[in-house]
Amino acid sequence: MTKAARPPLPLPSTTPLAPPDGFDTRLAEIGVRLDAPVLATLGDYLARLLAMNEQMNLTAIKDPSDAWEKHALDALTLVPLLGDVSAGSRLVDVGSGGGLPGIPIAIARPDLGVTLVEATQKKAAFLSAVVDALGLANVTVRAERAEQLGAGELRGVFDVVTARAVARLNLLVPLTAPLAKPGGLVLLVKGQRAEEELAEAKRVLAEQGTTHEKTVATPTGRIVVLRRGAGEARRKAKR
Ligand SMILES: C[S@@+](CC[C@H](N)C(=O)[O-])C[C@H]1O[C@@H](n2cnc3c(N)ncnc32)[C@H](O)[C@@H]1O
Repeated sequence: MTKAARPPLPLPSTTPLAPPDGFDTRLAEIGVRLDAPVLATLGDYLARLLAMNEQMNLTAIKDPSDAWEKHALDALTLVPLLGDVSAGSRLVDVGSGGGLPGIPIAIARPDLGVTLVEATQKKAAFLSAVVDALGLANVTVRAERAEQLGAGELRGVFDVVTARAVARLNLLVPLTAPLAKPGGLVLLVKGQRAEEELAEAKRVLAEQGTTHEKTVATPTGRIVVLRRGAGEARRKAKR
């Protein structure tokens, strides 16, 4: 069934989750400050994610306090890396699943245009429904495979590409890097094995015209920071 033919997905009714005690401190530790209405929208999103998770497989996390730490906080560890990304820039989250890390980023940075790419139609239908319910005017959902978008209309258009828990780096870089503009950032949320995966992906990084700028340790994992080089611009000009 195509996206257009799929009927709107009804969301279960929910009460927004309140942040656990000390969440402000956890945010301050990663250099993020969110006002109460923004935190309320984040709690609304988490409640809807956990409620829908009872009907479809969106996340292994079921406990609300874990959802704040392992989903909201983990996603928001990307926000300090977007300090130089100006209003109006475009960010794409590849393999967004239930909306992570893309939706918390879109809530924290409403000045960015955020595209969520998710290949599984049912999950993409949830994403469209939750984006509507939360009134996130800056978010677009694409129910397609990232490699198709990266080989077509969305090649090289994004200032920032994010992904979490989609694949090992040697498979993930070819899915994400083609979507980035020359000079664009590719931020990949990884765990303790980031360095091992980077070593394995060395050749792929070069083939994709990306350089590894740094790996940032966060309270919830590691973020591999890649930058798409100007070499891609030269390759594009030759085509
Ligand atoms: C393990 S889930 C992670 C979801 C989310 N990023 C998170 O951290 O909770 C991986 C998701 O990536 C999606 N996915 C895998 N390969 C993809 C591709 N080539 N294009 C778009 N989505 C893809 C899957 O459908 C799945 O929803």
